Amino acid sequence: MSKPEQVLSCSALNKSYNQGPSHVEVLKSIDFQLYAGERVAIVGASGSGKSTLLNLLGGLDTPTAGGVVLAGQPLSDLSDNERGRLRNRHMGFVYQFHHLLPEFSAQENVEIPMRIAKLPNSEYTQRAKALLTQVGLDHRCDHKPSELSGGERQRVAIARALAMQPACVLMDEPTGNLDSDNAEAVQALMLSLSREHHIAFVVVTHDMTLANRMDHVYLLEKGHLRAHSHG
Ligand SMILES: Nc1ncnc2c1ncn2[C@@H]1O[C@H](COP(=O)(O)OP(=O)(O)OP(=O)(O)O)[C@@H](O)[C@H]1O
Repeated sequence: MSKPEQVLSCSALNKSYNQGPSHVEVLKSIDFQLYAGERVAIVGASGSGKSTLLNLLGGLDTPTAGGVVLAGQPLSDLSDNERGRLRNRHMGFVYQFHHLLPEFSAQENVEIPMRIAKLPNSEYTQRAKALLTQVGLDHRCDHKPSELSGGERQRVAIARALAMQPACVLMDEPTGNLDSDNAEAVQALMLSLSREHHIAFVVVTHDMTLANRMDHVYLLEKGHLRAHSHG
């Protein structure tokens, strides 16, 4: 059997902050590999560095030492523009609060990454519609975020994250702002889309129900990342 393709990795990743006389080492020499289609949860106490790690993996922040490789490219070798393009092509993001653009419709929000990538008009229009249909919102394409429910907004955010058919999607508490019924629906949707599109997920969460639905759970504690058993 051929080796699964590695989509995202980091090695000897360190992130430290100097605050006055104190030096805080949030992440200490973290090694991590994510393979195509693999779903991973990162859990840990508040302040353990989960969002810091996710931001480094997503190229939104720079490490103090060590490096991140996305789709075979070390992020540190790239200019800001090149890094932005690589991220738009290979990575989707979903946050606790959807971060949809308020003045645009659901359809337009899903189209944004594809417009940035300069896909042809006919292709991005059609693909955005198909994704909104997949997340059960074909009847809400023209609604602005303020005209959608919390669960619906999060489903639009997921559709937008999948628009470029990325190799991986990074999620920070994707269901943290939803009631339990909506959280359940969004989690089920995330898993079925990941299977269907063979997309890898890294999910940062406090929710062990969500974490346990992933293939692997890692615990971030005292700056170290280690495998954590399900359950
Ligand atoms: N810019 C900064 N300067 C100094 N310290 C920072 C900075 N950003 C984050 N930290 C510290 O890094 C640590 C990790 O923060 P981070 O937000 O990654 O934690 P987290 O595990 O995601 O927490 P939570 O679950 O509460 O969201 C915290 O102790 C925080 O105070």
